[in-house]
Order: sequence, then structure tokens, then C-alpha cells
Amino acid sequence: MIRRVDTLSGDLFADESAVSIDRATLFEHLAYWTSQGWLRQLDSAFARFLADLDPQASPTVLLAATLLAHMEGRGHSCLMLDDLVSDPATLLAWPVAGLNAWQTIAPAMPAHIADWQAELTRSTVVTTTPNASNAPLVLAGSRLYLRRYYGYEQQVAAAVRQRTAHAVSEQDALVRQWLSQLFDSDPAIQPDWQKMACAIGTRGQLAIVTGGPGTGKTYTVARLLALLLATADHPETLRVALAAPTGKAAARLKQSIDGALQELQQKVGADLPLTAFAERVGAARTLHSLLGARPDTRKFRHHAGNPLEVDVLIVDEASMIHLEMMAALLDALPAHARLILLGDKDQLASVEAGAVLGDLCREAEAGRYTQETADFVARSTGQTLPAQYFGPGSALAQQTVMLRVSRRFGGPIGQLALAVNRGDTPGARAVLTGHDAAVQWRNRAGPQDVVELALSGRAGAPGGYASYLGVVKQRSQQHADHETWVRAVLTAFERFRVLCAVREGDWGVAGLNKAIEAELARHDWLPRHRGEWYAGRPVMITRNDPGMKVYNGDIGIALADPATDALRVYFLDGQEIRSVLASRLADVETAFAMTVHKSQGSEFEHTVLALPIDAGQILTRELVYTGITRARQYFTLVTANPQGFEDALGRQTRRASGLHEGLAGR
Ligand SMILES: Nc1ncnc2c1ncn2[C@@H]1O[C@H](COP(=O)(O)OP(=O)(O)OP(=O)(O)O)[C@@H](O)[C@H]1O
Repeated sequence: MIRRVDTLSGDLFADESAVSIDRATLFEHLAYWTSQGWLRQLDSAFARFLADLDPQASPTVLLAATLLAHMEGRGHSCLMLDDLVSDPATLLAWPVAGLNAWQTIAPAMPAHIADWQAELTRSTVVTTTPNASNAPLVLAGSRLYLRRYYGYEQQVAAAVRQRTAHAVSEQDALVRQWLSQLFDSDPAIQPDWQKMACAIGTRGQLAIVTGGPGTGKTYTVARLLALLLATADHPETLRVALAAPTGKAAARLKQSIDGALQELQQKVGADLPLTAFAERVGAARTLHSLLGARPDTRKFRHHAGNPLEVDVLIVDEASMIHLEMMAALLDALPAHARLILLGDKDQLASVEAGAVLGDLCREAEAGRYTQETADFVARSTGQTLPAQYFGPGSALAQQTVMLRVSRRFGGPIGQLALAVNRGDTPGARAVLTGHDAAVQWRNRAGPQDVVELALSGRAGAPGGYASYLGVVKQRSQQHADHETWVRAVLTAFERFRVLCAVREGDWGVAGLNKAIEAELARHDWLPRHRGEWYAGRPVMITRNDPGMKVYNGDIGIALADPATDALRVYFLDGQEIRSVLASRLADVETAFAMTVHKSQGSEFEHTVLALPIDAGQILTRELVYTGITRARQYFTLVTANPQGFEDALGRQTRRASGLHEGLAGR
């Protein structure tokens, strides 16, 4: 038996610090770490599986495998062995007791990276030549991968390299002429990154447009579409598809692009048939639906052998795309097609492994444009790139443009987001404690404050779920028909949202949903019901179900079917409303409160962000930034104490991956 480490003392095991450890003892430690919640069951089960595969695998190999599975569960694509050797506390980010427990076996593990590598390569479950072996783990330098993730990363890196390798343009003069028609020139904005993004989008098979909220990503891409139509060899057959990771984001993309193309139609007149083009583009789809997700398999209908039938694919909210999905997307795209990725590189990455947009945009802030790109920009837009954005950037950097001026986010919410993104604590504090009704900070507050806000908003900032449930109560009689009412309900729900950092506890999604439901029921806003379902219950899908066409993160609302009175859950799918019988949905949770992660791709008039006392490593700058930028007009921060918030600003997420090196061909 191993001794239980449940105090904070530093050297509990000093007397028994072993210099070697056997497999049985390692598994005892792993079982204890799992019982304490520092590891998942899955992590140690994976090590057991490998131990069966290779009876000679040393405890070092099995420990590395456990930690690799653990890191993958936390969104990392690989285990960085050098970080494990040099700074295990930061890498593991376990509570003090966990780190003490780690110290008990650390002396039995190699002290140098070369020794880890040597031991790993001796095992048959690890390979350094993945093309020649089926071993489940891949060691690439100091990065240890699960074979699957190594494959995805290689696939993404190779596809990006290929798509950006020969970014040439032969129509610079025509591009320049059209750009001056499509944009109103604003001499105050120099350089005009939007124009530059459009020009870059006409060359190469990949372009990335990144920028914070309201910097005009959709405004720009609508103009890029017009430009691609204007410069296409066969405009009448140009096939364009629009997509986003969630149905909500897809609907927003389509709506913005349609609106912008209609506006542009008036500007360019009969020279370019933009309205007809917008109709031909069709609805925006979720990535799952675009790629053709199928029940019971991770494989999509579209892949290299059955590619998508598109010439241009625009994908919004690209920060939410995880590594596996990006690999599938690039695999399904025909070589000639242009992929345009839009997203905010500073937002939280997906829950799943990989921070693909962040990795792809490593050079975006600095620009790092070559003379060749600067010449191209001069020819196609008439602009001179300022010297500070020059540099020896990668081929991908030449195809990436960061929009830097926010058009609708200049007020206190924008200032707060900017300060948080910079890690500027005094700046963030100043905005939070200012007296503008747009931003309020309820400091030293508790979950009950969140519940009160959820009922009826706050002075100066409307919202709260009572007004949403008011629309639910009107039922169809006050609306022209059932569908109009359903749309009104779905719209009303989008006005206000409570966002949480964590899932468990009083400050978590589960606890707050329960408390909010209880408060709404106490004020007679909820209908009497048995079981968990009732008319007006907002739910989030928690597992993909391609058979039902519902995907993880979709939000729907349970309402009575006018014909049968049975509860159906209504979803907005692009512009369309779709419904599924509530009783057919197995994996759902109430969505009055949701995690910041799941809120990506959505914006609400009034957003309440609830931060618990100490959520440790989960509370990061990206999380707070993402939460704030979900607010359109009003933002309320609720914290148990100021320290948690300030600690979060000092903590940046760094996800382990080799994608950046892969892009450079290393
Ligand atoms: N160059 C411009 N001239 C005038 N208005 C602009 C310009 N660029 C953007 N806008 C306006 O600013 C607002 C925000 O633009 P847009 O919605 O395209 O930003 P976004 O980056 O896509 O935002 P989000 O983060 O919400 O996706 C829109 O109303 C848009 O019409």
C-alpha cells in the first residue's frame, strides 16, 4: 500500500523516496492519483492497456503514457517531455497535494530528457518511425503523441504547407480596381487590413483572417466573395460553401454575408450579380453537416476520396475547430479550392485536443510579411505596408491577416476585453469599477447574486430569464402562427445568458442551472411539471447524434407541439427551424447557465460571467476574454473575490502541440 498524501507537507515521503519503482507500485500510485481526481480513470486504464501490450514496458514508459492520455484530456495534442522534466508543476497544474504525490515518484524517473527518450524508444509501444510501425505511441523529438493525434497534426501541417506554397496572383490590377469599388476608402485607417485581407484571399488555396470582435471579419469576407466572383474565370459556375462549427455561428455568418452582399449590390450596380450569387451560395452549414457526419463512426462522408464539391469554402469561428476536425476538413477539400478561415485567435480553443487557429496564427500579430508580399499588397491594394510588419515569416504568415480596428466594440466592453487580452490588470479594474451601465462588477458576491441576475437582469441592463419566459407564456395566440412564436422564443432566449467557468459546484453549470430553475419556479415562471422536461426548458446537446441531426453544443428549447401537445425541442438550423421530440433526446442538459467554452460563436445582449473563488488553472485570460466578448451591450462580472479574477489575467493557456514546427517542415 502507498501512503495517502492528503496534507500539504512538502516531504512526506522523504524517508522512502525510492530510486527505482516497479510496475505494481506505479499502478498503486496511479490508482491513488485517480481516486483523488488528479487523473481520469481513462488515463491509468490506458497505461494498463499498454502494459498488457508490452510486458517489458518500464514504469517510465507507463507513466509517460498515463500523462499523455491525461494531457490529451486537457486539450493538448501531445506530452512535452522537456516541460515534464524542467517544470512538472506547471505542466501538471495539479493541486499542492497532487504535486507532493508526484514528488514521491519523481526521483525514480529519468532526470534528463535524453534518458526519457532512450527508455521510451526501447519499448515496443513507442515508435519514432510511425510510417513503418503500428505502435500506439509516437515519439517525435521531445514530444510524445497518441498515434491518432500525431497523424492529424501531420495531416494539417502538410495540407497547410501545400495550400500556401505557391500563393501567386495574376490579376493584381483587376483586384485593385474592384477593391476600390467594394470599399469606401477611409484615409484615417492605414493600412487598411481589410483590403489587404481581400487581396491575400485571391491568391493561394488558404487565407486566414483573424481579429477581435467587431473588427469586420464578416464585412471583409463578403467583399472577398464579391472579389472572387468578379475575378473568376467562370463566375456563373463558382461554387461557394459557408460553414461554422455550430449551427448558431453558421446562421449568423449567412445572415451577415447576405446582408453585406445586398448592400454591395447597390454599390456596384449591374456590373456584378451579387444578389443572385448570394442565393446560389445557399445556407451556411455546421462543419459536421458539411462533411457528412454519420452515426456510429468518426469517419465523414466527404474525404480525399470523395471531396466536397466546392471552389471556395468560408469557415467562421475557426478558433472552435479542434485538430481532428481541421484534419478532416482539409482532407475533404479538393486541391484547387480556396479555404478562408475566419476567427479570433485569442479566444479559448475547443474543449477537444488542439488549438489549431492559435497555432496557425502565431505570427499574425507581428505580421512578418516578406518583401514579395509587400509588393503584392502594393500592386493589388495601392497600400504601403509599414516597416514594423516586415519579417521573415512562413508561407502561412504571408496568407494571414489580422484585423486590428474594432468597429463596434469601442465602448467599455471593448476596453475591458482589450485590457484582459493584454493581461493589464489595473486597466481591467478601472473599466470594471467605472460607472458606465454597460459594465458592472459584483465583487465578493455569491452564486445567489448570479441567480438574482438570472431572474430579471440588473438596473440599467435588461435581460434575465423572466422576460424570456414571458414570451414562452404568450404561446401562439399572440403570434401569427406557431412558427412565428417559436422564432420569437428562440430570439428572446438569445438576449441573455449566464456563463460559468466550471461545471461542478455552486458556481458551476449544474449548480447554477438548478438554482436558477428553482428561483424561476418560486416566482411562477416555470409551468408545473414532473420530471426534468417543461415548456420553456432551454437545453444544450451534450453528445453528437447524427441520426437526429443534433450536435454537441446545439441549443434548443422545449415547447409544446400545437397538434399533439407533446414537448418537442426546437432548434434554429441556419434560417430554418427544426424540432425533435424531447423524449428522443438522451444527452442534454439545461442551458440557463452554460460554460464559456460552449458559448463560443454566440453573442448575447447581456452576458453575466460567474467566476468561482478558486478554479485554479481553468481560470485563464482566454476564458475571461471569451466570456466578455460574448456580450453585445451589457456585461456583468460576478466574482467571489478579486484575486481569482486577477490571477486569471496572469494565466495564459498554452496548449502543447507540434503544429507550428510541422508548418515549418521540422
Ligand atoms: N470598413 C468598414 N466600414 C464600415 N463599417 C464596417 C467596416 N468594417 C466593419 N464594419 C461594420 O462593423 C460591424 C462589425 O463588423 P463584422 O460583423 O464584420 O465584424 P466581425 O469581426 O465579423 O465580428 P464578430 O466578432 O461578431 O464576428 C458591422 O456592423 C460592420 O458592418
